[in-house]
Amino acid sequence: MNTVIDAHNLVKIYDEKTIPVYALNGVHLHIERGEFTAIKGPSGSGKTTLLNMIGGLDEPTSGYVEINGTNITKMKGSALIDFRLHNIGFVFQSYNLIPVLTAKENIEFIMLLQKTPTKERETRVMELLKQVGIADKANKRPPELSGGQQQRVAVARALAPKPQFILADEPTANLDSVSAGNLLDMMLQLNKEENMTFIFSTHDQRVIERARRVITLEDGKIVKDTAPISVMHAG
Ligand SMILES: Nc1ncnc2c1ncn2[C@@H]1O[C@H](COP(=O)(O)OP(=O)(O)OP(=O)(O)O)[C@@H](O)[C@H]1O
Repeated sequence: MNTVIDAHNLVKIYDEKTIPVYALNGVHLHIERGEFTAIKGPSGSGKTTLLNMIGGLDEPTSGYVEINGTNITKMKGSALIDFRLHNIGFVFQSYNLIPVLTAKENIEFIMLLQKTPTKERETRVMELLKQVGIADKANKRPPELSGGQQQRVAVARALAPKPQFILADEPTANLDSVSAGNLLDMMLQLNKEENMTFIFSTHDQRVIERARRVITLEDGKIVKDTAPISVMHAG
């Protein structure tokens, strides 16, 4: 067993002083290395809030999150930013690429922040461009790329610092079905070949069908959690 994420009794209340909204209401979550897990649930069920807590983008009202044994919930300022930079890869619905930079430069960006030596950076960027299947688009800027290609750049950027896991908030929401299917195949391949851990929030049935574990949220609670295939087959 190799635990990557351990979230303990997460509660998130918005607007606590006026009309409180319980976005998360006692969530326990345990993610092992190599999982390919989808978090689904109706709109407003707390999916984005949960990803934000796991990713250290927001603080829970109570409860805590451990990443690889490190409690990130009380981390502040530059320590938290630095931890995120090295340990967590983010992929968003709207790609969030820097439009004036090329695909290669977008992928390099975090490594520049991390002060990765030039030669190592160059090698890693080319390897990543190949892994996500867009080596021929290295010098194109986001407006010159399709949605699927932009999301591949976003996945490569997220993978660049060799994070502990990738968090993807509705990664296929803006893609047509062919591009979404291809993107998922690519991520599944990374999961199998590199044992990269992926956690998605999604409404997309195509993502849910390919996931090996599906967690269902309703009103800020986990109401269903299918076991990973490896666990179901064990014994
Ligand atoms: N910043 C905020 N301030 C106040 N309430 C919020 C805030 N963010 C989320 N909420 C509320 O918390 C609840 C959970 O929202 P969340 O965005 O996590 O749901 P979701 O499952 O991701 O929804 P969707 O599928 O529509 O993206 C909702 O009732 C939402 O209105």
